[in-house]
Formats: sequence, structure tokens, C-alpha cells
Amino acid sequence: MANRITTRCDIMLFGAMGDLAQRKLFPAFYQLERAGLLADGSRILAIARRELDTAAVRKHLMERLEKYVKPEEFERPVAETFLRRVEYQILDFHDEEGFGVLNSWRTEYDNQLIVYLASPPSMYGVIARNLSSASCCTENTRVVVEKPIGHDLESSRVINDELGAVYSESQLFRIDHYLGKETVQNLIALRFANNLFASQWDQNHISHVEITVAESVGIEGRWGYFDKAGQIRDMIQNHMLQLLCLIAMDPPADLSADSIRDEKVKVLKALRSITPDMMDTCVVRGQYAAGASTGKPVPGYLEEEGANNRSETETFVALKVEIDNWRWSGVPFYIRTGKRLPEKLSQIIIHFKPAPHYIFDPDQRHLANNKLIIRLQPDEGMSLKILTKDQGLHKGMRLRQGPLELTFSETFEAERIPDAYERLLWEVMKGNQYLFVRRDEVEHAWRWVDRIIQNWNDGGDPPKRYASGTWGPVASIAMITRDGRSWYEDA
Ligand SMILES: NC(=O)C1=CN([C@@H]2O[C@H](COP(=O)(O)OP(=O)(O)OC[C@H]3O[C@@H](n4cnc5c(N)ncnc54)[C@H](OP(=O)(O)O)[C@@H]3O)[C@@H](O)[C@H]2O)C=CC1
Ligand SMILES: O=C1O[C@H](COP(=O)(O)O)[C@@H](O)[C@H](O)[C@H]1O
Repeated sequence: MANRITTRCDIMLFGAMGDLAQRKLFPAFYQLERAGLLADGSRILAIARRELDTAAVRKHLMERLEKYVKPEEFERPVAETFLRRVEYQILDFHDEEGFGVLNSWRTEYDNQLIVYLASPPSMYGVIARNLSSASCCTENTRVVVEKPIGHDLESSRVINDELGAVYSESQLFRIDHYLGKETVQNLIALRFANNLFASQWDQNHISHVEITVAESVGIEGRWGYFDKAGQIRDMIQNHMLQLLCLIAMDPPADLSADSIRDEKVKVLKALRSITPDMMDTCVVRGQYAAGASTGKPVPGYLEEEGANNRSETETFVALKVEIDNWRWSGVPFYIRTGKRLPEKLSQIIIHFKPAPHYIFDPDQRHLANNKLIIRLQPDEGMSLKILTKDQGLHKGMRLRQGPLELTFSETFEAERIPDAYERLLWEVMKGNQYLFVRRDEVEHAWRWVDRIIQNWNDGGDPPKRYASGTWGPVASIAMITRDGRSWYEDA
């Protein structure tokens, strides 16, 4: 991450003792310190309601850093320097008067104020109001909010209105951590820096697109949150639709936040609404049963800690999505995401159409489609499957498929790939919104997703059970097979 930062920032971190802050945010700040990207004089005010003091919190955070930072990247002197920036403030977010102390802290220095809301989203409104009454907001304040913004369109509007009553859109940084992943940002470079692809990126040349985001883990002790959300709210409404937008959007005029967001919104508006009659062919939902994960037996969703045994919450979703616009007419996007699948794997496959006139052995026709495989994680890179002549006198004009391979870790100088949160925090400090989600994106995504949820609630089939360690319900295979296609498997 080039360009050393010179802006001194004061970060108020609401929810500092929570899971997200401890597991992701403090380690990300530590990495920024290690990279020399925290300006001298920058400070973090960790805010939560536990009865602790700064010394105890620093000690606790040192233990967390030791746990969550990779051993080869943990440097105690750097951690000590970093933790000297952290102070702790006990505060109940409902305690309006208590917010006065935050204003005293803020006005000690003239640093750029960043408010990070790592609290339950139901608290965003009250925190924003209390900050405002305590005069803690200036036009310059930047506010970072975590997903999910609501659990449907209506509730997301309420939250957005509450935030909007205090902050302008240009002050709000809505996180979708997938946008902070290097490989996700690379989609923009791939598409708009390579004319080779620009001219091939439409329904004339592409037959269909697959997006898979698979996780081998289950719900990781988060029943309380996850059972109310399900995979469609947890992954499809945000990360999966963002990936789809980056693949499907038209070229933005420039790299500014609004140019990119305008193009994403056009895609969201063009998504074909999934009506009840399409549910059988375009939507599959599943829930994991007991099985095996990375060689060990694991319980089913209904046996997870804190579970009730009646839940119909989905842990897997596969969708066939159509985009009704000029570029993508007739090109289905098959997307799937699930927990307790065989491996952690996020990849996008662009399936190109065959050449218009085929002159080779009819037996090899199945080889004729080029594919671009974009590996987001792990093993970041991409591979373009192309056809060449098989070598040897006796082979005649037999074809074979081979990869043009780009594995980032092998091709480029070994540079550490920053975690998504490091990138996102760094962009907030620079005041750059292009990796954050605008209000209309969130709301269009909810409008589309709500329709599917409504169809389920109106008497759709319950989720189909799949054994942990498999690729989800067989119905998801049937969904794509009906179209004469299959989910891509690396040969
Ligand atoms: N955890 C994750 O991996 C992810 C989380 N998110 C989002 O990030 C946000 C935080 O999630 P997570 O860290 O898991 O949540 P946690 O429940 O683990 O943490 C919530 C934090 O908020 C504090 N808090 C809650 N209510 C109050 C209150 N009334 N007054 C003062 N402090 C309060 C808690 O303080 P105390 O400890 O003192 O109770 C705690 O520090 C949520 O919006 C979540 O959806 C998004 C993506 C991933
Ligand atoms: O936002 C979320 O994302 C994670 C998956 O993120 P990744 O970076 O590990 O791919 C998911 O496990 C979690 O349920 C969801 O809330």
C-alpha cells in the first residue's frame, strides 16, 4: 500500500470489545502501524460498556494480537507502540450525557475524526444522535458502518435515514469487506485495463458466468446472529451481489467512488426480479446436516451450539440470475454460496461462447469453449483456458485445452497481501469512498433479495438438507444441469 499517510486521525471505535473489533479491526490497525501507515499522533478510543481501564484493555489487546496476527508477522515492539495509541472509555451507547466525555477527547487535538460503528446495527441511530448532541460531529467527520444495514429494505431505510439525519452521504463509509480484498479490486483492473477482455465482455461472446463463494466452516458459534439472517442476507445481499456487479457493470468514466457506484447501481436495477413461478428453476436453498469437514466429523446446523431444532434458516443458496440489459441479455449468472462445503474457495468463471464456425473433430466439440477462471481466494490468480493443437505426428489436428496461468504469488514479487480490513481502514483514513457501498446500492440489493425471501415466506419449500463436506443440495446441480451446463470443477 503505497503513499505514507500524513493525516493524524482520531478513531472512536464503538463496540471495541466485540468479536469484529478484536478479531479483525485491531489486527488491521496493528498491520497499518507495522507498515508505517499510522501518522504520529493518531489515536484510538476503544469504547464499550465493560468495567475495564486502559491498562487492562491494552493488556487484553496484546493477547488478542498475539492470537490473531500470524506469528511471523507479530512484532512485540510494534504492538507496544501501537497499543500506546489506544485508550479505553466505558460508555453505554444509550447514555446521552456520557457522550460529553467523547467530545472532550476529540477536542484535545485537531485530528481527522473517524467514528467506527462496530456495534449491533440497531445502535447506529442512537450513537449517531448522541454524538451529534454532544457536538462530536463536524462536516469533516467520517463514519464507518458495518454490514448488515438492516434485515430488509424497510429496516435498511430506517438505519440509513437515522445515519442520514446526522451525516451526509459523503461522510458515510459502508463496509462490504469483500471490496477490500485485493483480488476483488483486481476485477476492476482485469476488466478495464485489458482491452483484450473489454471487447469480449458481453452476450455476443460470453455464454454464462459462475460465481462460487464456498466456506468450509459452519456458523462459528454465531447462531444468535446467523439464524435471523441466513445465507441470503449474510452473503448474497452484499458480497455476492457486489461481485456480480463488478463483473457485470459497464466501464466507469473514471475510478472515482461515484462513477463506480453509478455503474453498480445500474446492474442492480437491471436484475430480473425472481417471481414465485421462477423459484423452482432459479433458486435453491439448503441447510447443512452433520457430516465431515476437513476430515473431522461436524454437527449439523440444527445441532450447533445455541440452536433450536426447528429452524428453517438456509446455510446455502444457489441462484440463476438474469440481467435484463443490452450487454447481458440471455447470459445467466449462476451464483452459489454456502457454509460447510468441502473447501474455502471463492472463484468466478467466465464461460465464453464457442467460435462461430467449428472445423475440428466433432468428438472434441465439448472442449470448444474458452473459460476465464478468476480465483479470489485462496491461491489468488487467474487462468485462461485456451485450445491448442495436441503435439505429435499421430495426433493430426486434435485439440487440447491448456491454461494461460497467472498465479499472483509466483508471478509477482512476494509481497504480503493485506487483509481486506487493512485496505478499508487505510482508504477511510485517506477519505476515499470507492471501496464502500452507497445507500442506493444497499437498498436496490435489498429490494431484489426481499422478493426471494418473500417467496420463501409465502410457502416455499423448506431448505434442502445437505451433508456437511458436500457441495450443497443436489438440486443446485440440477439447476445448472437443466440448462445443459455444470458447475466448474478444476480438472
Ligand atoms: N463478527 C464478525 O465477524 C462480523 C461482524 N459484523 C458486524 O459488526 C458489528 C459488530 O459485530 P460483533 O463484533 O460480532 O458484535 P459483538 O456482539 O461481539 O460486539 C458488540 C460490541 O458492542 C458493544 N455494545 C453492545 N451494546 C452496547 C451498549 N448498549 N453500550 C455499549 N456497548 C455496547 C459490546 O460491548 P460489551 O462487550 O461491553 O458488551 C461489544 O463491544 C455488527 O454490526 C455485525 O453485524 C460484520 C461482519 C463480520
Ligand atoms: O461477512 C461475512 O463474511 C464471512 C466470509 O468472509 P471471508 O472473507 O472469510 O470470505 C462469512 O463467514 C460470514 O458469515 C459473513 O458474515
